[in-house]
Amino acid sequence: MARSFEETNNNNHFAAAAGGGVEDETTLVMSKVTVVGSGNWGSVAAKLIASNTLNLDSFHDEVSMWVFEEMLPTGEKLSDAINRTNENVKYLPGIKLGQNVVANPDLESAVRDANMLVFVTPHQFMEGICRRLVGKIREDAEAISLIKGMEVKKEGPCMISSLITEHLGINCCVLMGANIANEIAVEKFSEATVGYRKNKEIAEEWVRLFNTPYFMVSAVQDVEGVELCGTLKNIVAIAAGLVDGLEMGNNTKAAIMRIGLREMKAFSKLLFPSVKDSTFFESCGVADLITTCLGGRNRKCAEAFARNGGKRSFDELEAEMLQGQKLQGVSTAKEVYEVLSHRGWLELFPLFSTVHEICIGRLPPTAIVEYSEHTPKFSLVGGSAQFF
Ligand SMILES: NC(=O)C1=CN([C@@H]2O[C@H](COP(=O)(O)OP(=O)(O)OC[C@H]3O[C@@H](n4cnc5c(N)ncnc54)[C@H](O)[C@@H]3O)[C@@H](O)[C@H]2O)C=CC1
Ligand SMILES: O=C(CO)COP(=O)(O)O
Repeated sequence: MARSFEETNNNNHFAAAAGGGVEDETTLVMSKVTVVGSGNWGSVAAKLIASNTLNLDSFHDEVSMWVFEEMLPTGEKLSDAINRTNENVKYLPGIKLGQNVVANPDLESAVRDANMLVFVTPHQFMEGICRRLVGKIREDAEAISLIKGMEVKKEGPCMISSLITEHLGINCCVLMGANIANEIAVEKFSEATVGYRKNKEIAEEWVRLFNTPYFMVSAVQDVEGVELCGTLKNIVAIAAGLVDGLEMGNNTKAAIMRIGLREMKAFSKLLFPSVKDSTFFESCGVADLITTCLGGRNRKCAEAFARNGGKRSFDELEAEMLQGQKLQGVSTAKEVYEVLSHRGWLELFPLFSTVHEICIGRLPPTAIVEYSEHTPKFSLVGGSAQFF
């Protein structure tokens, strides 16, 4: 039976600090975790974490999960349905989250007591969420972002971990990897990568929180590299889906993945020269690229887009095929395109730029395989750009 936050809080350092209680050698510094987000991956992340907080003494058992409230067709609120059934009936039906996961539709109260904040929403909502959280979180809070995506501001690109740090003034690690949520939900083995900036101990704490026998997590000191891998592979997954929809076969798809990986690496290093080559060989790099191009939502919708000859928009296909879940690749392609055109790099990244132009209808889906034949960009794809 899960201990409640109030019960466990009585013998930890927070209680001692607040009430002047006596701390002895056996008093544990216990961390309280809140998951901000409750979509497909958010719900699986809460399940993973909740299985560990029950077993690890340094964490409170209870895990809060902030839910963007919505009304179900039955007339019940999503958060009530999650707490009644212990399942996210909309975004992860059929999977028990663990009795110690508590859904909370009130963002402020969900984060109030937490010193470990796990952010996992579609990236387009994060700026608004950060604004709402200013002044509402604990000063000693640490964050981790599981969000694959970026923002582009007037000043240039901004990774989601930086957005969190800038708005909330807290350190933010990232966790990315070959992590199709539905597979992890049924406890099939996978790996993930934590990226951290300076503090290895914090990274190890995040590894402890997420690691399970079926979810093997390792840490690397390369927050930008890890986050850019997770973000950029979604553009390549759109390209892979287009190739599937055009029935081009496996060799073409492999070529698209190879070219995509080169562009991921080149773009990451141009933005952040500190990005390490070795990061691309972690789960967050080549492994995530492969799994998303084989089985992800971006791939699936892009396949349908190409089969329809580009006549049905990605928005329409997303709404119809994903039922509330969100695609990240189409908006990431747009955001990356803005960076490329602003910096005069469009010609250096033919795959990234072609994906965006197909998504907005400027080019037909077939351009994903034609561009290399009909434009001089091919030589760059082939490897003439010196930084590739
Ligand atoms: N699903 C997956 O297999 C994986 C997803 N990710 C990443 O995790 C992040 C979150 O994705 P998922 O958990 O899969 O979400 P999702 O795409 O399944 O669900 C969409 C979520 O957005 C919420 N939402 C809708 N409107 C909102 C608003 N205005 N404000 C705030 N929230 C709103 C919905 O309530 C729902 O929780 C994304 O960056 C994704 O790329 C990473 C690894 C695997
Ligand atoms: O990031 C993912 C797997 O690691 C999921 O990718 P999709 O959003 O394309 O499903």
